[in-house]
Amino acid sequence: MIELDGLRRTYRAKGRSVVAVDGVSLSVRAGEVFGVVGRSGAGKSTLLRCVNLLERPDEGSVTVDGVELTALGGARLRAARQRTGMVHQHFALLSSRTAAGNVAFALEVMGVPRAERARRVAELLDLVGLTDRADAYPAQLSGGQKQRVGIARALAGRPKVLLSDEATSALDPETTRSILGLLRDLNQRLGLTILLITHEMDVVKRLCDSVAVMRDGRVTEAGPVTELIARPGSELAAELFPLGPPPALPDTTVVDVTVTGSGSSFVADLARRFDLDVQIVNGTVEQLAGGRAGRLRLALPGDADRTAPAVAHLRAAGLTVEVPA
Ligand SMILES: Nc1ncnc2c1ncn2[C@@H]1O[C@H](COP(=O)(O)OP(=O)(O)OP(=O)(O)O)[C@@H](O)[C@H]1O
Repeated sequence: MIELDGLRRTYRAKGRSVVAVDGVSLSVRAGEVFGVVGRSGAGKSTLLRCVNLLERPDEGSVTVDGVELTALGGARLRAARQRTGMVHQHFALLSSRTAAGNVAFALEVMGVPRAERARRVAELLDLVGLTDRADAYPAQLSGGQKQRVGIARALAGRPKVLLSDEATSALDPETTRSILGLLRDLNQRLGLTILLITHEMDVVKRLCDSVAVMRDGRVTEAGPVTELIARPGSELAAELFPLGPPPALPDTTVVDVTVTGSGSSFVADLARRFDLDVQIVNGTVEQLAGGRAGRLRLALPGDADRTAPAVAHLRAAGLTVEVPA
């Protein structure tokens, strides 16, 4: 649905140049929720703005739903851009217009005839659960309600793709959950493809099917969440399921095991098969949007030589096992 190929965007300011996006290629499948994560300054916002060409990349191509946006200009680009909705961190609503007025404004800009506008506004507000607040002004709405208006407005052009720029980072945890629930619902009901940027791991856990991790303008790892965290050394695994520094335990081998997919009784199996008193030191396994996953830190009695057969057994069973440094 979204294909980014070799995107590069450099900013020049005061004689210095910063490569904000440095050769990024990504593929977002139709109907998935795809998250881009990374530290502040990694290039996430620049990348997102390149997807609807709010920012024109210096190099590379952007194709959305089979249309190469980077090959378009003028009216054709504006028309194509309407098919991609965008949700902003700080809502970006017109304070002088009501919730309904904000949504109507988007329709006006798109040239939707007046008679149809009222019907579409009602439909869109219903979609985001805000019918009863249609006549309220932004100052009279809570953060979550404002974001619902922002989402309704983003859906005005019946987009197949929604871009979300930190949509929940200005909201409290409970409101965040309700907005994430709404986005998941829209993704499923409308088949909407969502590309979002976030620094919140909770957003990845609750919403994302796939993720790309960015650092210094580049993508360091990308793929379906459960596949990605099962890769040895995955940065995403460490961010989603931090295990901290390993404990210094004498005559013990500490191993970190990544668990994905349906339940497995590998700890009990290990204890039985190798007659080991296995201890779970730390860890979590959770139901994520992309499937069940987690990491467990185990303490196995004995040095590396003694525990090698047990570790080999876990690896042979398809588990990712790492020995923390
Ligand atoms: N308009 C601009 N002019 C000059 N440099 C910019 C501009 N916008 C971004 N940058 C620089 O590009 C790099 C990437 O910024 P970007 O905002 O894309 O990162 P980010 O990952 O979204 O960060 P954050 O999470 O803090 O928003 C940073 O070094 C930033 O300072």
